[in-house]
Amino acid sequence: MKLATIGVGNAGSKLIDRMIEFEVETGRNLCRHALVINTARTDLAKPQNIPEDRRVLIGDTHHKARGHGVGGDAEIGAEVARTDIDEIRRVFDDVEIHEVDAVLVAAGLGGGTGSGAAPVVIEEIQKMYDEPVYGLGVLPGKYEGGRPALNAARSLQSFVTKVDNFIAFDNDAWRSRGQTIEQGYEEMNEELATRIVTLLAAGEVDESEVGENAMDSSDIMRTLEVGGVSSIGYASTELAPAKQGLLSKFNESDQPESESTDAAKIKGLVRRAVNSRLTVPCEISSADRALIVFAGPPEVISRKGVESAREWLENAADTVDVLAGDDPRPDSSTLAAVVLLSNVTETPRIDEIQSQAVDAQNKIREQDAVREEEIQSLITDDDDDLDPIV
Ligand SMILES: Nc1nc2c(ncn2[C@@H]2O[C@H](COP(=O)(O)OP(=O)(O)OP(=O)(O)O)[C@@H](O)[C@H]2O)c(=O)[nH]1
Repeated sequence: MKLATIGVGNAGSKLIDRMIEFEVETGRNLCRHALVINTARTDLAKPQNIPEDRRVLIGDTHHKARGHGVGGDAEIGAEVARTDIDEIRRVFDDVEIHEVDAVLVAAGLGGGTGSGAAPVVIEEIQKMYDEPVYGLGVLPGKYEGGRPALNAARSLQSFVTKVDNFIAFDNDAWRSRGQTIEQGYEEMNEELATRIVTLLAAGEVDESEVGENAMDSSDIMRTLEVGGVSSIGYASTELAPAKQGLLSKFNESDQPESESTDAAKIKGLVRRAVNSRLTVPCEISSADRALIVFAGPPEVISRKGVESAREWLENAADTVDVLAGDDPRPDSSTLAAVVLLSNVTETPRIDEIQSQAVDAQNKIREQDAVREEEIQSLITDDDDDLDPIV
């Protein structure tokens, strides 16, 4: 697939930057255009793979932003994006939209810029183009507290109703102990970039390498077109240095193994992808459609294995809509299986965020009411004898 990518806010921009890095490292060709949008000048300077003229600062004339971010306020995030929409449109105008299959908009949903500005940006792109728009959104960890949960729950509604599909990443599920927050984010961004790029870059191979089993971009788009929230699973295996063809490459031993062993390994890889940590934990059987991409040297991808892996996933996801195909990478030293579970409707973390958000909203309303009363009581004398000057 060929993408135009837009990172909104700090997390969104870092994710797009990391995707491009992974794409370059692995010789893929996915992000044809990249743009980052932020309300904080310092964060806008962070990406290393985004040209200067593709970085847009919004809200620098807004009295509550002024180039320093919106401090977690999603309403202001949305407001500054609306105010500066012409600037965003102008930069996006340079995108040769006929060169891409879709637009991907990434954001962290817990902050003010990503959660507030990204839905405004999505709306604008949809007015300008007919291409599908996909969302890539990071759900805040529970430990971050009520405000990020409230931003995320509200922004999720805007995202999911607007985009053609929303791929979720759950910071809670990917948090590891004994790391600083920044180290944790770096690792998470790498894991997410690996999954997204391995999945979406399939179908962009050199014409000469296209085999009949190659995944096509239209298969990926078909799987995503059902809308809703999606999750991605991933597993990979290192291949032994190429010796004499297929079996010796898969197994380190020189003993040739039977085709059924190779098939079992392919199926095992897919089971591992689905049963290990998904980008957002979910009930697999609640998926509407699913798709498997095998990225690696074509000669190690056993057809029998692909077929039995596909059948296994059809049962596990309880859907007849499971596609499987290859992303041939002849020189790769790994074989990866990436599984897209599209429109999963049972994701406990989203329920949790919603209830944390409702609690936070109630608390904020109560505090607002109490604060007003307390200020009044503080500035009013006991018998209310005094009047203000103006
Ligand atoms: N996975 C991941 N999550 C991140 C990263 N940085 C921030 N987050 C998450 O994204 C949320 C939003 O943070 P930012 O992206 O910094 O916020 P913003 O959208 O720029 O908005 P403001 O800072 O309020 O202007 C946080 O609450 C975290 O949950 C990152 O590098 N990786």
